[in-house]
Amino acid sequence: MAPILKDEVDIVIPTIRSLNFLENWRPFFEPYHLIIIQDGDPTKVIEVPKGFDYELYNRNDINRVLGPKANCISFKDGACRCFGFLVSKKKFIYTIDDDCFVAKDPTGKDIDTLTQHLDNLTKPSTPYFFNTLYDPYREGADFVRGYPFSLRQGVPTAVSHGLWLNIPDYDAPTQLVKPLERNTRYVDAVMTIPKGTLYPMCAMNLAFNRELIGAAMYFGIMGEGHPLGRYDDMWAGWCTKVVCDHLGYGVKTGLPYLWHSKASNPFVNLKKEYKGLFWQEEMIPFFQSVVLPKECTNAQQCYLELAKLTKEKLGPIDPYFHNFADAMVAWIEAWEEFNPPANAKTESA
Ligand SMILES: O=c1ccn([C@@H]2O[C@H](COP(=O)(O)OP(=O)(O)O[C@H]3OC[C@H](O)[C@H](O)[C@H]3O)[C@@H](O)[C@H]2O)c(=O)[nH]1
Ligand SMILES: [Mn+2]
Repeated sequence: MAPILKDEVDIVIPTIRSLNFLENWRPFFEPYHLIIIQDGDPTKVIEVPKGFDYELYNRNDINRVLGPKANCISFKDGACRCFGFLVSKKKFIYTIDDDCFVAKDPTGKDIDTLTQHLDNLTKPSTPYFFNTLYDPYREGADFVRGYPFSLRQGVPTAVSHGLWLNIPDYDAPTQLVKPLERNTRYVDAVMTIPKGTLYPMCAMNLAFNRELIGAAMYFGIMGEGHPLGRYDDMWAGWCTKVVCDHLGYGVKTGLPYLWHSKASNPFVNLKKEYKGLFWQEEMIPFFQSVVLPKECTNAQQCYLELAKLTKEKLGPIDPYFHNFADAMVAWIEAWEEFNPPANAKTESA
């Protein structure tokens, strides 16, 4: 099957290890453009398997491109991937981790995650009224009796959150107490996460509409030099869900699955994420209480409001959140530099 939306997608991969996993994805990814974010030592040479069309950025590149704003891009944490979201010019982003592989569906067929994500993103979501047959726009499903006809056109989908067979995305404590736990359950469903409900967004198999929500898909300041790590995608998931709810966009979770053969060490992970385990008991109520002003009509404006509220409401927890809020503003400044509004271009022409 021809690669769908080939010129409208960038695949963003953060790596501090190796890109050999791309061989496994070649049938699905080779036609698409890759944006590789090389974390860690920039002098290390990361081999990109032959035949892929890519651009690669290491820390020196990030510092060169962003100057002082480079501080808003994490170092020694998968959060660095959001630099790829910033420099992309495409409508859709698919981001995947380098320890993820092609999974098989129950019929034994290789799962083309990218095509399923694009299908999720190009069909509407239903955040205002739950459809008990799940995604009504999928082949073989529909709205059920009692579903209001006034809501059946749905809303634009901004995020498609895929899942994982084999190693689930567990936090370090769970991973430590359940080292042999494997996810073997393939649930054949895609569903919209209802408006007003948050969820733990994992970035290892994630796609989104960059034009709708890209400005809010910031992964924060994590890793080296910061008291928190591995909460990058969680933070971005809470922010983007609040923004999607405000702007009337949908977030879907479920298919596609990939095979996760986790490479990270639970003891190292615990050191990175432990503060998040108790801080999230305050972060979640914060996000649940956020009301964005009606004057915020796009993701950038919503995000700047979230930065203000982060400083005000989470700042008292730890000075880290003051720096975090400043980094959120720097991210939007960088975003607007790389993604000037269309009319700004004609003015300067
Ligand atoms: O310092 C780092 C560490 C990792 N990466 C890259 O990020 C990707 C995820 O890393 P890894 O697979 O080791 O972590 P997991 O525990 O399996 O991943 C979960 O938690 C961290 C992230 O939020 C991730 O999305 C979650 O699934 C991988 O590509 C590493 O090479 C890095 O760039 N720098
Ligand atoms: Mn992993």
